[in-house]
Amino acid sequence: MKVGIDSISFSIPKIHLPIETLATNRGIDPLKLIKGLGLQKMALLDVYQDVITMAANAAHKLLKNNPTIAPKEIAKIYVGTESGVDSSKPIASYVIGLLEQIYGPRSFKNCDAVDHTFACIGAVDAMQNAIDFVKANPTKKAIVIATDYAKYDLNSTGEYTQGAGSIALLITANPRILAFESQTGVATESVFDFFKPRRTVSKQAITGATTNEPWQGVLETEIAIFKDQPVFEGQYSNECYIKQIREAYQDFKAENDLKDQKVYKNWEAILMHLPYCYQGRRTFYEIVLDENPELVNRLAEDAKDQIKAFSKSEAFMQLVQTKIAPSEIASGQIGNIYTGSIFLGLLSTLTHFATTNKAITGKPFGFIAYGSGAKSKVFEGIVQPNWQSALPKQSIFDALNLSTAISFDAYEGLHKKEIKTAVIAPTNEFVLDFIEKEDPNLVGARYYRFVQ
Ligand SMILES: CC(C)(COP(=O)([O-])OP(=O)([O-])OC[C@H]1O[C@@H](n2cnc3c(N)ncnc32)[C@H](O)[C@@H]1OP(=O)([O-])[O-])[C@@H](O)C(=O)NCCC(=O)NCCSC(=O)C[C@@](C)(O)CC(=O)[O-]
Repeated sequence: MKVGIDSISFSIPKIHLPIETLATNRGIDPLKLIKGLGLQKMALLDVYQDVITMAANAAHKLLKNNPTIAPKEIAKIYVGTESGVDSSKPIASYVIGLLEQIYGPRSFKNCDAVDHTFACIGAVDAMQNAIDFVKANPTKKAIVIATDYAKYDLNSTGEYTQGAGSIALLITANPRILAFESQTGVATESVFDFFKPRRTVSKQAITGATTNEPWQGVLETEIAIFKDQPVFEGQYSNECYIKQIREAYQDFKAENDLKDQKVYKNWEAILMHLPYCYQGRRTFYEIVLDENPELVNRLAEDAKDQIKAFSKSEAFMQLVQTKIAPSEIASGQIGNIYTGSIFLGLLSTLTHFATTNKAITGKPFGFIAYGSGAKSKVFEGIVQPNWQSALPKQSIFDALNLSTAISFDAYEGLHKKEIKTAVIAPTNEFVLDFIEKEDPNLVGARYYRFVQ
């Protein structure tokens, strides 16, 4: 029996900062970001949006696009995220609460709900668990939601890769879009390339301490600020990414008895985790070279130069244009959305192929997922005959064309949480209403409502 993605939807912010505006204000050559990393825009959350509103909006759109499915048919809502707002209450439970505002009280009362966290790969884990569940219970359905806000420190090397968005997938038997049949290749290693330790920033200095008697100091008040931004090392994170994807790719071949085949050659499209638009094309040549060792002598003194030359070669660029570039179209206009990035690449590819009338039914798509910390998974999905009928009613490209550019000052104001009024008024969507606060810095329950 085939199990996989039956339907897909998305929720993305309505405002963005043009990458050129960021580059100019930061003194970076815009061509480095545009031509070097493929960046065009950074999608940004408005004041009433967060990872929960995006998740609920994506799930609501998924259900609206599938009006014959009743809430009670959804046995599981699994969320993949690394932007949790609480160490105990999962985003999945918030999503159920929000959906019940539309579909009626307790309409999801028998639905199992949980979050999956492993940096950017959490939604792939969520999807694979949902697939295993549906394989064992073919009459049941699951919704998987990837939702994240990729926020980095101002002036950091991550700043220009920021983005936000949510992707929702309906997982069923006999899916319309993709069926997953092969074994998954995995590579895992504990590293600190990118992580989000709980950090409290004390704004109040210790008082009463002197150089001679530092022990006399009293910490008057500690103001706890949990930062959304990660601790990371950019170039090291790239090394970890490359190491794990190469190992997971080899494991995929071993798990599926494909040791003698260059499997990427069969893949019609390659969907990689894209922390920024060109990460796929800036790393996949390593796998091509592993498969074709005659192209470069990795032990030679000038191995680095040989590898660089291959990465810019016409042969490799042709592969990029046919198999990787379709997944980059949406990424360049949104930025990193962490757990959703690989599925945004899938949506971008399918939308591009639908627009260009490409015959892809029955063809395999290769998935190369990565989550910092670190883990990579490589697996394959086969395109199903009715894939076009299951795409969102409003295409991702049309939604992106409607996005509004904001000024650099507005961007910094939103980043520092200094702006309190909506940049674009909400319509037909869930919004964050208010957060209970015991004092200005300690947050409590979060309240949401649907705005017509
Ligand atoms: C990704 C990095 C490290 C990039 O770091 P960087 O220092 O901004 O850029 P770079 O030096 O690596 O590359 C710049 C490129 O621009 C080119 N360039 C230069 N000037 C020009 C010009 N004038 N005209 C045209 N091209 C130009 C230059 O030649 C080069 O291209 P290449 O030749 O190497 O292909 C940085 O943005 C960063 O720190 N990002 C945050 C971390 C990150 O995204 N890491 C990626 C791997 S880890 C991951 O994917 C997991 C993650 C982050 O999503 C989190 C999770 O799992 O939860």
